[in-house]
Amino acid sequence: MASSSKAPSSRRSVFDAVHIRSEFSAAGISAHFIPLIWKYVLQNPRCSDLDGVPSLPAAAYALLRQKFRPTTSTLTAAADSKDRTTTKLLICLQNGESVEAVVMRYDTRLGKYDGKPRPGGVRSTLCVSSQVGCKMGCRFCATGTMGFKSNLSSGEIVEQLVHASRYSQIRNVVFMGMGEPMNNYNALVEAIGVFTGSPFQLSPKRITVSTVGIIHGINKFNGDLPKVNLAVSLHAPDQDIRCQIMPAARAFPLGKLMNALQSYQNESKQTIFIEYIMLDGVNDQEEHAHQLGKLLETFKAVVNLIPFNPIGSSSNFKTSSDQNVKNFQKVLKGIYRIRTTIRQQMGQDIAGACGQLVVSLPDERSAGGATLLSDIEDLRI
Ligand SMILES: C[S@@+](CC[C@H](N)C(=O)[O-])C[C@H]1O[C@@H](n2cnc3c(N)ncnc32)[C@H](O)[C@@H]1O
Ligand code: SF4
Repeated sequence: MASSSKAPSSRRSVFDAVHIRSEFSAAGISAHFIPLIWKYVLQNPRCSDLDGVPSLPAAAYALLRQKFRPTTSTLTAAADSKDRTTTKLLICLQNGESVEAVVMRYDTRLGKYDGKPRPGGVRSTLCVSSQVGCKMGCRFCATGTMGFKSNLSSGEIVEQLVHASRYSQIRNVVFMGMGEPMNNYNALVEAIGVFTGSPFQLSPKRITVSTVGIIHGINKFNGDLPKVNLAVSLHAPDQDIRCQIMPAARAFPLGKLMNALQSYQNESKQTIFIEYIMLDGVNDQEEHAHQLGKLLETFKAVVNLIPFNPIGSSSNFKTSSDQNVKNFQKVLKGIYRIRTTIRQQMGQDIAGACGQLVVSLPDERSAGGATLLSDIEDLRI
């Protein structure tokens, strides 16, 4: 879905935490009122003003009216996968660009969610975007084909959770949508600060930031975001293959990346999540599994093998056969004793799976196709 640029309004999102705190401070209003405002918007995500927030000082209402909006982005459309495990949200930003966020529902007892309503609701994971497009240009990624358009503000990142909360109770947040979060570092840190405070109260252990391997970001990560999970899109066990499929590997060479990860782990003691996309004939042979096993020998790591999700005619990649994926996993687990999981494919039919996000929704209005928002108000789970 194409988007046109338009001039942003001067009023900012109330979820731009640094901005609202500094405005409140300058006006002599206590910052402890801010979470009350956020709670109100979370409970009234379609409110158009903040006059209904209870029990604020009069000066706060005046300031909010003048300088802030409840949300600066708008949820414009959503698409449910046929199995109803996945909902892709299309969100229009204040500058006229659009991003996508994806809600994935799991049943903690059954594993993959079976699509049926549950008393008390189903806990979900929200995959958020941090940028419109991405400048890292990974060859297998649909977002990479768009190029970089703009950074999201911290408020726009948080607003994805506000919009998604209309459809599901969000328990986990992963920064695996559009964009490279470490290339929008300040907004990332600020947004996670909001997620982990009142009223969202997400545990940092339930937040995962996925990076292509931006070394200066990894070096700061533990200091700024302790306990938040770090996932690294490694995708190849040597520098040559990495450069072929990920141009960013030239700027962030594998040796230096592994050193940065080692320092991060020594300091944080956190497990590192290694993402490895399985590309037929490119990085999926037994020898690659051995190379990867050796590379990770000194780490406490979990490897997540990711079946390649097709991104249209712009790529010649094919996903590895099930047999190759299983063999790869067998080597890592059996010989190198590395915990290795295979990522469940969710939302492929709505192009809502990893790497398929390019701001588009399927055309059909049938089950599994795009649905205008007015049609899906009853789909809340
Ligand atoms: C879209 S990226 C966003 C986060 C960050 N920029 C990164 O690369 O880790 C999230 C994950 O999706 C993976 N991915 C990208 N394109 C994919 C595709 N076509 N199929 C499966 N996974 C893909 C990325 O490699 C990464 O592990
Ligand atoms: S995989 Fe991540 S870093 Fe690479 S182009 Fe896609 S969003 Fe950007």
